[in-house]
Amino acid sequence: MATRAATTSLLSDPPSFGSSSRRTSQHKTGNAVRVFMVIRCSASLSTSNSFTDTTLGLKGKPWKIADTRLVLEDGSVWNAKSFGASGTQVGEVVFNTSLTGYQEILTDPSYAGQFVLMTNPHIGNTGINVDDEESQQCFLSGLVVRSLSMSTSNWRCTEHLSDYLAKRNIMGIYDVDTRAITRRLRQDGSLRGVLSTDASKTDKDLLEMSHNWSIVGVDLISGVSCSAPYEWVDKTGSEWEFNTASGVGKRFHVVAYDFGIKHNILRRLASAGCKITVVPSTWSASEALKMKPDGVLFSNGPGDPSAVPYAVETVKQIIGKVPVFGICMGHQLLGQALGGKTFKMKFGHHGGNHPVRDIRKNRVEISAQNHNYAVDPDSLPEGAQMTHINLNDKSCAGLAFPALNIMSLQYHPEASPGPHDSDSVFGEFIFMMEQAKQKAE
Ligand SMILES: NC(=O)CC[C@H](N)C(=O)O
Repeated sequence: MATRAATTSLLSDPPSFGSSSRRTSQHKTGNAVRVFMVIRCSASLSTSNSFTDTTLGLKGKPWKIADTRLVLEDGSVWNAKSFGASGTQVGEVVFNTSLTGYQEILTDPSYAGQFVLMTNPHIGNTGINVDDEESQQCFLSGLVVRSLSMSTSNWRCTEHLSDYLAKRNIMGIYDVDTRAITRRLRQDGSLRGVLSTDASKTDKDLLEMSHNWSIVGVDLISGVSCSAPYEWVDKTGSEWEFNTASGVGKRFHVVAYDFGIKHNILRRLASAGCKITVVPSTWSASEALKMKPDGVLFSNGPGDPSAVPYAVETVKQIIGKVPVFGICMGHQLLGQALGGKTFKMKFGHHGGNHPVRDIRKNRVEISAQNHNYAVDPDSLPEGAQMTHINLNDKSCAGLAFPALNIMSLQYHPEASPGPHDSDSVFGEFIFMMEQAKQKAE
């Protein structure tokens, strides 16, 4: 049975960051003036992009009342306020601990099928800009935030987050206790949920929708991959370049499988001197090898890695022929192609603060991560090595099979958003391609 949000467990949670006065004020007429002043004040502090849009429903009233429900599969109902698109959407709720970079997160295709809940309580203050897109589209199911900034203030900002999501038909909610939801996800694991602005649907309808939907065993890659091969040339812009991945002066041809590839992987490879051909997820191994690549990259991508056996088959046919590098989904597909198994984690890793140890160098990197599945290192055959370990839960964060020129990471060396500690791995891939080329000559 669906229950209202104010359950015993929620009441026993500590209060969210800075939320109590504002939350109380939604219910007390006496405090309404105070809310009005906070909103006005934040808009007037904006240097450039005062938020005057009406998509938040502020038109004609100084505040907005809850008009959306997030119903989780455990029966809890979270009242919230909508921004971006309206409607009804089902997905899996995951929490992301990144402090910055919501635009890169929104455009990371690996989030297809998921609601991203940002644990950082204040989102939207830098707006949206033209540079920080990680793909052409937003594929995620929706965005959940504690406090949505009414104004934007950033020199690159061209649009408010709310308008951006509305144009892309992505639902967002705010003024919901993201901390309490995160604690629930940490305790019970990832949960399916339904977000709805449709008042005609009962809580029970929405709960049923969540129960009838599944992300496990579904091929989400085919919905996000490109439809035809293309060349990628853009490098990291000179003002952002930090130059740790610079190449060895030679130009290597990399065929990059697009399972939902993030643009920054391509930018980092281009900055390291590679010529890059991006191919769709269904591109055959023989066609890829005909392109005479010096190396093949298997990209990140959404969903369950065991739901895409055709991609594992392609990986199997390529390994051992040219050096390969797998990132996140690519790493999981490589694990399976080598005969290993992947499994679903309790709530995964999503954020820019995950400590990982490079076992070979005995060096700790703070990494950007976004995954719900992992490779079971014990299932891997002889010859495979675990090269990186996640220091939070000791899960496998990287693999190598030196005899076959294979390297892979479970996390995101391209960051975007996140720290740059792992960027040198692109240089390692270049080095591997160079060694293989020298051997062949
Ligand atoms: N970023 C990714 O490639 C995600 C991989 C996979 N979809 C997972 O959730 O584990």
